Amino acid sequence: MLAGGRGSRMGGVDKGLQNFNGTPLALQALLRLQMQQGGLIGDLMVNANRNLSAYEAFGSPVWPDTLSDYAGPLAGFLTGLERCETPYLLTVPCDSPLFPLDLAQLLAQAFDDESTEIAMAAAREDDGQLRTQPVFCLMRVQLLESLVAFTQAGGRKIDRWTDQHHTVVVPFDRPGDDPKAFFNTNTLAELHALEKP
Ligand SMILES: Nc1nc2c(ncn2[C@@H]2O[C@H](COP(=O)(O)OP(=O)(O)OP(=O)(O)O)[C@@H](O)[C@H]2O)c(=O)[nH]1
Ligand SMILES: [Mg+2]
Repeated sequence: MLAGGRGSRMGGVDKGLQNFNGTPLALQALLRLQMQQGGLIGDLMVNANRNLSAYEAFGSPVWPDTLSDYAGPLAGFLTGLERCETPYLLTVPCDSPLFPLDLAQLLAQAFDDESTEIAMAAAREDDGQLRTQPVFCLMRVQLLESLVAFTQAGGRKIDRWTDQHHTVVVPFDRPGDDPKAFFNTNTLAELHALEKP
């Protein structure tokens, strides 16, 4: 669970520690991972760069970025792959508190094809366009070496890296899907607007 950002659009606060319906965003994301259908989630971990003891209180291991200076979400992928003890790593951001409860299950189906290396979610946005949601990825841990090389060469964009691998885009665009499932709260106004009335 990625909570390592600057939160600059939220005024520089530690976004994962901001409350959403009374629960810190990061804890909300961890609970949602535990609630995933199919029991597919093994170990949880938190990637954060500030207030580490506050994150530790949520009960999962906390790892700061190994890359310095807030290198972006891909630094979180790298940290996750370095620490991952299971064959697959699922990444979710801390700021999309309503992500689907069948996220892991649907992404995992993409690996029925043995050549799949990464499964990336896609969802329809407010403007009606189906767009990839690059921070929601399920990937093989063998990709660590590739990501080390990519980031050491200065690569920072998730799509640039995933394009180097067999990436399957998985649409969450079925009838009945919550249109707000992948909404990410970048400002306090967006966070409060997404809360229950
Ligand atoms: N590990 C790590 N995660 C990051 C970094 N930057 C962003 N993220 C995470 O990537 C996800 C999406 O990032 P943004 O929505 O841009 O979050 P942010 O960088 O905290 O916010 P802004 O500064 O307003 O862009 C969030 O889960 C962030 O915590 C980083 O430098 N390191
Ligand atoms: Mg965001």
